Amino acid sequence: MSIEIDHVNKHFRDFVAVDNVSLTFREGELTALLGPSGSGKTTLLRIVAGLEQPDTGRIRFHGEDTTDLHVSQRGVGFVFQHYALFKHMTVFQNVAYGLTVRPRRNRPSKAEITRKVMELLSLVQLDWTAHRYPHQLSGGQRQRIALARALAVEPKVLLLDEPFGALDAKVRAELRRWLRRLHDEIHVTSIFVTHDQEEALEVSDRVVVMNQGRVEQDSSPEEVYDHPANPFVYRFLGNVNLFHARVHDGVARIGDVALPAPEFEGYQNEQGQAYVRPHEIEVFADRNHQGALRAKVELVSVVGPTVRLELRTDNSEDLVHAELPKHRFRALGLTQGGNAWIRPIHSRVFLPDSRVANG
Ligand SMILES: Nc1ncnc2c1ncn2[C@@H]1O[C@H](COP(=O)(O)OP(=O)(O)OP(=O)(O)O)[C@@H](O)[C@H]1O
Repeated sequence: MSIEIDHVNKHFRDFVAVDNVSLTFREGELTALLGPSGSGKTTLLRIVAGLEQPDTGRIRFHGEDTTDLHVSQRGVGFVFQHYALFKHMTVFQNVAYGLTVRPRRNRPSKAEITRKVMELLSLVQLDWTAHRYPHQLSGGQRQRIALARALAVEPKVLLLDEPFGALDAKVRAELRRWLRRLHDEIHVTSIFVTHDQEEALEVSDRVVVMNQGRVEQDSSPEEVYDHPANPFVYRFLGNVNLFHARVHDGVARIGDVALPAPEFEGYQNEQGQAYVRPHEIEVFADRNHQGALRAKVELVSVVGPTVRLELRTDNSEDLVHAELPKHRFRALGLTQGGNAWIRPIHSRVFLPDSRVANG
C-alpha cells in the first residue's frame, strides 16, 4: 500500500507545524522521518493515521483519498514510544486484543486467533512469553509485543513513533537491527519517526529529513549522508567543521589546500563555506605536508577504536574536530597540548545563498 501526502498544511493557532509537505511512500518501503524535536514529524504521522486533520491537503492510500476517513477505517497499525500494553492482560491476550474485539461476523474463530497470535509471537521471537504479564517483560520485549499487537490486525500501513525512544542505547541498537530484519520479512509499508540520525540511517530504505515543518531532503540513507542537500542536513547528520573556502573554476581552496569542486566549474572567485566531517581531516605529526595547517592538540578522547581530537589552528577561533583510528593516532605519537598539522581531504561547499556542490 503506497501512501501519498499531497500539499499538507497544519497550524496550531498561529504556529505552523506542517508547512506544505508533499511526499510519496512507496509500497513495502520502510521510511524514516528524521528531524529535531518540534520539526513536525509526529504531527505528520498523526495526519497519516487520521488522528489529526490537516488544514489543507490530501492523504491517499494506494491512490484512494483517505483524508476524511476515520482512523479506525484506515487500516493502520501503531507503535508509540509509550504504547502501554494492557497491564491486566497476558501477552497472548494483548496481541489477540484487536482480533477479539472485532464484530462477531468479522471475528476469526478461537483456533484461528490462537494460531495467528502464536505465529506473531514467534515472528517477534517471544512465543515463550505468551502467558506472562507485561510487568514481567523488559522494556525492549514490551515494544516487540506492541509491534506484534499492531501487526495482528494485518494493517496496510505501520506507523512507528520513536518506538525505541525510551530504551537504553544497547537495547535500542539491537531492536533497530531486529526491526530491519523483521521488515525484510513482512514488507508492510512503514513510517518510522525518529530524531536519532544513526537509527534512521541504519533502519530505513529511505530518509525524509524535516525541519520547522518542512522537508529538507528525501533520499536514500547513503545519499542523505554522503550528499546532504543543504547546510541544515549536513549539520543534523553528525559533527562537522566549517572552513572559509574560495571557489574558483571547479576548485575549492581552504587556505593553501585545493580540493576539486567540479560542480563549481565556471564559477569565479565566490566565497563559500566548506563543510568537512571529522574523519575527512588528515592529521600529521610534522610540517612536511603541503598545505597542512599548524594546530595545537587541545583535547584527546579515546572512544573505543577511535580517537577524537580537538585542535585549534593558529588563526582560528573555532576548534577543529578530527577523528582517526587509534592505531593511526598511536603511530603519530601525538600528545594533548602538543602540535599537529591538519589538512582537509574532502569537503562539500555551500555558497551563501545555498547554491550547492561537492568538493
Ligand atoms: N495539539 C497541539 N497543539 C498545539 N501545538 C502542537 C500540538 N501538537 C503539536 N504541536 C506543536 O507542533 C510542533 C511540532 O510538533 P511535533 O510533535 O509534530 O514535532 P516532532 O518533530 O514530532 O517533535 P518530537 O520529536 O519532540 O516529538 C511543536 O512545536 C509542537 O509544540
